[in-house]
Amino acid sequence: MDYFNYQTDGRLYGEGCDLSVLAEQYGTPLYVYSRATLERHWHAFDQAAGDVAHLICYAVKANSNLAVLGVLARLGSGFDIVSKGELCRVLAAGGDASKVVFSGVGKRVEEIEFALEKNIFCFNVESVAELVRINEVAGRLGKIAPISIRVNPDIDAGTHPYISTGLKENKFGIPIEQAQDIYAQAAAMENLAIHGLDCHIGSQLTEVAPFLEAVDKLLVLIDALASDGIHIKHLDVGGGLGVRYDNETPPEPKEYVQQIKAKLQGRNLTLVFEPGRAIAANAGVLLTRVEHIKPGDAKSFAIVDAAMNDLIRPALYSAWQAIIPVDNTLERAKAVYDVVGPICETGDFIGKDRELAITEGDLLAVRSAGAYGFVMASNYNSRPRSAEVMVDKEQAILVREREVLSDLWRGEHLLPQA
Ligand SMILES: Cc1ncc(COP(=O)(O)O)c(C=O)c1O
Ligand SMILES: N[C@@H](CCCC[NH3+])C(=O)O
Repeated sequence: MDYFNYQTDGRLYGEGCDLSVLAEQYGTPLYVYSRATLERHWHAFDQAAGDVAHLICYAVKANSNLAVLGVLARLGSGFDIVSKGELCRVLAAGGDASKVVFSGVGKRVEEIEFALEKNIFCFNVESVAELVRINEVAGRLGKIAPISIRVNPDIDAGTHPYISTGLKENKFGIPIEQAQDIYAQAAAMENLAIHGLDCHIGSQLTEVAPFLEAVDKLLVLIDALASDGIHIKHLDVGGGLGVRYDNETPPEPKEYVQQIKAKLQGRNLTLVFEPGRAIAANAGVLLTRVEHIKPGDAKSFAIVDAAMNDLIRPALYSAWQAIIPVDNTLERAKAVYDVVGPICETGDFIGKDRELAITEGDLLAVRSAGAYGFVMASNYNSRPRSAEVMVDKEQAILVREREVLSDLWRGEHLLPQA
């Protein structure tokens, strides 16, 4: 259950808020997030981890709106970040730096300095070059940097090739065969403290088995490191748990966490999770209005006011997301449409071959848009980015204003007159 449901008046609500009213009030396209859903998903991970030492580090990249981060920070969440920008957002939202893990293959010197100054929980290091850099920066600042090495366990997560990360051919992490040697190199660096071991094998995984396979490999490595005198205090299993967009049947967070937990019995290891999508995706919808209906022989199109610049997942990964009417009581003829945006790209679609009963002016909701939605939005075709609203029971709060046209050229300059 995700708190976006039709109520007895036949209209779609987000918690206690009528989405058609929000669309009138704030305009479309409009992202709407549900606080209760975010909280419920976060608690699902936290409660399943239970009394085992753990940290739920929400992956900020999935949805970095300050209100989203603030809701999770108030629950005591940690955060997985990949840039100084994300760390600044976490801090601005009241998050605790001591619960932050810093992932990513290309951390810049300035970003490492900032994270060290803020005393983050751990750097997830993805190469020897990065170890050397962090050691050097920490030495210069008179700090000891807590590190984990992200290993690439070479596991096929069975997910879309653009979002698999744990295979040898992916750019992420250190090949597991080299990890023992690289940990020894890290141990010899003066300004590093080895705290953990990290992996992240991909996104939108719909089975537990690949995660368990990865954990098995990591535990073998942890034992090998212990015999080298390197004691790992935490195991970070990354994110990647999938959600239901269509007819997928991913495990519930509870099952996923419990199965991983079971592997760690008898070990004194803190478990770190970095869920992004599983917390945010089904906590959001994108509202869009039908601009035109364009019937055709080969295809009919519903041209809506949201486009690939607002939600790029369908264009980028051929991702499928449900598209449903906001008012279910309207009597319309049914037809099959490609739901497309106004952008000048053939790839600009939100959904293909969807049976819908709609006409011009009707409001649609694209489901599961809370993760990798607004955060991946752009201004392509000089389209201002949409507003974001958070619903909290009967209350709706504007948590990001719609961009205005002058935002589009902010920071741009004409050449001086000749
Ligand atoms: C290092 C890392 N952690 C966590 C995540 C979050 O992944 P997901 O949204 O699939 O849970 C990602 C993105 O895939 C990632 O790259
Ligand atoms: N952006 C992707 C997921 C990438 C995960 C980030 N490491 C998506 O929409 O599915």
